[in-house]
Amino acid sequence: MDGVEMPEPAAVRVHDLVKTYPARRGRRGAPATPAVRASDGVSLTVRHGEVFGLLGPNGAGKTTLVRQLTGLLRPDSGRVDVLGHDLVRHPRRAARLLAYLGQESTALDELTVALAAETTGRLRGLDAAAARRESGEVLEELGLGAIASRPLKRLSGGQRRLACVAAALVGERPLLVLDEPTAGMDPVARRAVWAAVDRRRAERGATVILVTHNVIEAELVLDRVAVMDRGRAVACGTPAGLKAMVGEDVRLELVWRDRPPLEVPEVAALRPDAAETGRRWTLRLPPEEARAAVAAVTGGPAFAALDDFTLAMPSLEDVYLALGGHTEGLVKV
Ligand SMILES: Nc1ncnc2c1ncn2[C@@H]1O[C@H](COP(=O)(O)OP(=O)(O)OP(=O)(O)O)[C@@H](O)[C@H]1O
Repeated sequence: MDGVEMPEPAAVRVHDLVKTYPARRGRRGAPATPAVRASDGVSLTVRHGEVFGLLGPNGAGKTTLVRQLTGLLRPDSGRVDVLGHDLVRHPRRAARLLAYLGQESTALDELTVALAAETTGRLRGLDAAAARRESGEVLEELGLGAIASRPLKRLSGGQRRLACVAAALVGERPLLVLDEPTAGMDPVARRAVWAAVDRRRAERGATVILVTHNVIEAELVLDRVAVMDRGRAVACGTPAGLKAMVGEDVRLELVWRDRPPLEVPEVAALRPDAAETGRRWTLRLPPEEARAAVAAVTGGPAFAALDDFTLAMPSLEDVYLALGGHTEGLVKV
């Protein structure tokens, strides 16, 4: 975002990255697809030893960005520096510098959990004994010991994802790039992943770039976050700093039993400010106004029509909305 030299050393610098997927002609009656500028001049800096998040809805360009960061996709223009290496010019250096967990990893499907982890370790240059030892440790750390001898293709989606996280962590790299690492996982597995990520940062000084849809998780694990929208980083900062940007407004959600009682003047007066999704109204209001609105809908004749209401402090989702984004694709709970 800044383009300005930062005083502390940066682990990753991306400058003015542009990537357009070309248009394709439709074949055999299939519709043509237009060109997509998936990275539209992205610039950002990730510091050493921080957990840095990329947040944004489907299609915002997060995966396209991390694939360029990891040397897998060549940008049309712009710069990518990882730990002092120019990865646009030398994409093959990425394998030594970083561990990348993509959205889908079917390459390891035929292997058992233990062998997938060991093989990754071997590919990263560990000798057989070290690969076995590290793999055993990581499987233990992530609670995968009991299913170590099962092939990935016979596991549930969440278990397979966890096994892929384990493989990514063997044969340690200074930068971890994880694209939706906890997708499909239960809460126990998610917690194990976040603890493992945090341990690598705290004990080994690793830098972590994390793609996520999950706003709540993002607030808990990230030091800083870039909000992506339509191929650009539209804001970047700490979760608290970004929330401060949206000011003091609080979010009021009203869920009506059936239809909103518009015959009640206080309810009718709220409608112009409400974003409506089915029976739910979402309003962003200064604290005083929100309090008055709650009093009006819970105290008077509107109450009978009300199913539920919540009053919440600003979240990263509010930041995202305030920046003009859309809500689709953002996980709220
Ligand atoms: N191989 C491709 N060819 C053409 N267009 C693509 C390709 N991959 C992605 N796109 C388009 O580029 C844009 C950015 O996609 P990208 O996968 O980077 O988004 P994302 O933020 O990672 O989304 P998600 O959260 O759904 O994973 C989208 O409009 C998408 O349709």
